[in-house]
Amino acid sequence: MPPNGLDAKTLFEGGEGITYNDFILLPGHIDFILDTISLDTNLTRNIKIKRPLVSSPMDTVTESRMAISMALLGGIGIIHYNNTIEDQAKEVRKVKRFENGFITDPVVLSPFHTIMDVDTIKDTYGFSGIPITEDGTLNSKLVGIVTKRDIDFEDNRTKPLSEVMTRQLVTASSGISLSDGNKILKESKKGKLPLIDKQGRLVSLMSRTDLLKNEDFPFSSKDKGKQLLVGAALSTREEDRERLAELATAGVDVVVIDSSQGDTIFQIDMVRYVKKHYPHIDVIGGNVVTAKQCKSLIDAGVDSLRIGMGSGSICITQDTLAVGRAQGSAVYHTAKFSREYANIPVIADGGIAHIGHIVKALSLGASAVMMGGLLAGTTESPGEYFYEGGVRVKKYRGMASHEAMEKGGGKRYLSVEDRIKVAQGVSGTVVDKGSVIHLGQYLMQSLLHSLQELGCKSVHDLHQGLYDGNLRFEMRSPSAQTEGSVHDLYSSKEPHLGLLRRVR
Ligand SMILES: NC(=O)C1=CN([C@@H]2O[C@H](COP(=O)(O)OP(=O)(O)OC[C@H]3O[C@@H](n4cnc5c(N)ncnc54)[C@H](O)[C@@H]3O)[C@@H](O)[C@H]2O)C=CC1
Ligand SMILES: O=c1[nH]c(=O)c2[nH+]cn([C@@H]3O[C@H](COP(=O)(O)O)[C@@H](O)[C@H]3O)c2[nH]1
Ligand SMILES: [K+]
Repeated sequence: MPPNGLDAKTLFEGGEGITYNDFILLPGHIDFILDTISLDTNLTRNIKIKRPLVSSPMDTVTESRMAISMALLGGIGIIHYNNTIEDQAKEVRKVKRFENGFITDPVVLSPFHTIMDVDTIKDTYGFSGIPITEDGTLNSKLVGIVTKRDIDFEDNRTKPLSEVMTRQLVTASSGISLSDGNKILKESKKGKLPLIDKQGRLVSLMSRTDLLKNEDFPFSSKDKGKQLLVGAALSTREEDRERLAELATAGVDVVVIDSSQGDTIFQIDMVRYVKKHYPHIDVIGGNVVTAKQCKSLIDAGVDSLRIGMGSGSICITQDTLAVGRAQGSAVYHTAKFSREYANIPVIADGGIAHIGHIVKALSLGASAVMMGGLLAGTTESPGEYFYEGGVRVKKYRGMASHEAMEKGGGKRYLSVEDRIKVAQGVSGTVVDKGSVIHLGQYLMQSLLHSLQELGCKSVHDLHQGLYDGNLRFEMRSPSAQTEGSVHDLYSSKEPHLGLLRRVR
């Protein structure tokens, strides 16, 4: 038989930097159906997840809403640290407290608030069914509820809520199951169902409008106590030991030590510190792109590695500092070394610009992919939508962009001597992609199809093929890349324009 492409060793060990677009995977033999494919993978030495998806610790990508969605999908979100310790811990807590179908941090008012306060909430959040507690906070005694019907025809908007709220309430006890709660909501025909503890204090809320949205998430990532998994980022500064303590108290499952160049004495010290004082929390070190860097961090005790330097969509590190590595080569070399040296998984971070890049990252040995730009611009990413040239967009920016550094109080890049800030990232916009739940499901369905085309039944199989030479690769000439994309049409509709970074 003539040679069927190249094995990875031949392709990647020739000394040239190779990126995802430079190569293509050759198809395998299919003798199984899509449903039998498993996407189970190791995020870290100890944490297994069912979908290889991770969202970047960036302030325009991951706060609690994104992290909740990522965990529901079967991946995990890493809460960024461009905020106060309290804010970051609060975001972690929101994920750990999340219960599908229950609103665990509802907006609450007191009887002394006025109708105007409800109007403001309606304008900001879009809802007006608000539980009223004695002192206007959660975990205080529930005394009423205000809904649209109570206030619609009131001319005097300064009236206190005590005069308009409904006091006859249908409630349920806080330990109730989702299906029982849904049943009560349907039967009572009410818009909201407050859940209270034995003392009558408000614990959470169910909403009728969520009834249809209460999807089942069979792959969701959970801890032993059945709470969603969540990660958080840390810097290598000494003062972040305090941050770590708060994150641990909030229940964080894994921390990412967030640096562009992970092989530093600062990071090694931090890894050792986390492992010594919080052995139950897994540590993802990085970023690294060479085997030598991996060795330093594995020797220090990391449970997983984050791979990528300068490959991110907003990164200018390679241009600015002339250091980094083409992402395909980075993933291949680090994954191979880490597996042989200590069986440590690696996460391919940055440069996932298209759906196909996910399978390419995994095919080079990554156990999961981390994404910033692809997930930015979804409903669940932080920030508001706005219009740019008639297109609905959200802001997306590098964590080392001038803008992000300023927001973070200049804690990075600004040692006492550092009077000049050198940005390593830019600030820009990405198009509205709708809900990350739908986007994530689409990405994962497409990954299942990819694996089937390759004849692989699991991520494990894919890695097996990579290292035993059964997985076959081929370089693509520039014209092969053109041929592989849409070409020579008078016009075309992008099926998923929203997935693209640039509107072409
Ligand atoms: N993946 C990538 O390609 C890149 C990512 N980024 C992102 O930008 C953000 C900032 O990254 P970095 O600039 O690497 O931040 P960093 O805080 O790790 O490093 C900034 C500077 O502070 C120094 N430093 C760190 N810890 C120290 C300590 N304990 N004592 C004294 N000096 C210390 C470092 O050596 C470096 O000069 C991160 O979110 C990172 O993920 C930035 C550039 C590239
Ligand atoms: O050179 C950089 N300057 C920055 O300001 C910056 N901010 C984030 N990152 C890294 O980029 C990853 C996200 O990349 P994508 O948008 O391609 O998914 C992220 O996960 C990070 O690894 C940065 N890199
Ligand atoms: K880049």
